[in-house]
Amino acid sequence: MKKLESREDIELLVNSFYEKVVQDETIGFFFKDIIKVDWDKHLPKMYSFWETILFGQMSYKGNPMAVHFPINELQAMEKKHFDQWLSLWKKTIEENFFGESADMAIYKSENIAKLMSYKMEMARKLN
Ligand code: HEM
Repeated sequence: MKKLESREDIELLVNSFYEKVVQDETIGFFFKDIIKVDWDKHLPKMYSFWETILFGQMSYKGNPMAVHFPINELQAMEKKHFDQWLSLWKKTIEENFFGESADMAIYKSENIAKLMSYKMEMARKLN
């Protein structure tokens, strides 16, 4: 167990998280079947995303919400999927890290997932 405090820590966290995600029965198929994720591109984006959120590095320049709308059109992203995403994220953090940034990574993910879940549900209703 250590503090979450560097880009290297984030890389370990994100890599371990997606190892769980791809094997997961509830959400793995989004990343393997619905979208054939190019991991060489996706993983560095996620390192930067979390580095920006947690350490204010501003290395991520993108729109995380926008990316999920087309996925939601191919396969509804529902509350049960977000709950599972959050559960795996929390588990991966708690297995490896402690401290303020680790807590913040959980807190921020809960807020973003809640907003994302709501936006995806709204988008389905308006379609
Ligand atoms: C059920 C939940 C979720 C699923 C199935 C999902 C799935 C995906 C997929 C398939 C991609 C695209 C990868 C690609 O095009 O190569 C992606 C990108 C991304 N996701 Fe998610 N996601 C979920 C929840 C979240 C949450 C809660 C967050 C933030 C806390 C998040 C942050 C991102 C970011 C930052 C990107 C990259 C955006 C970019 O290209 O700039 N996702 N997600």
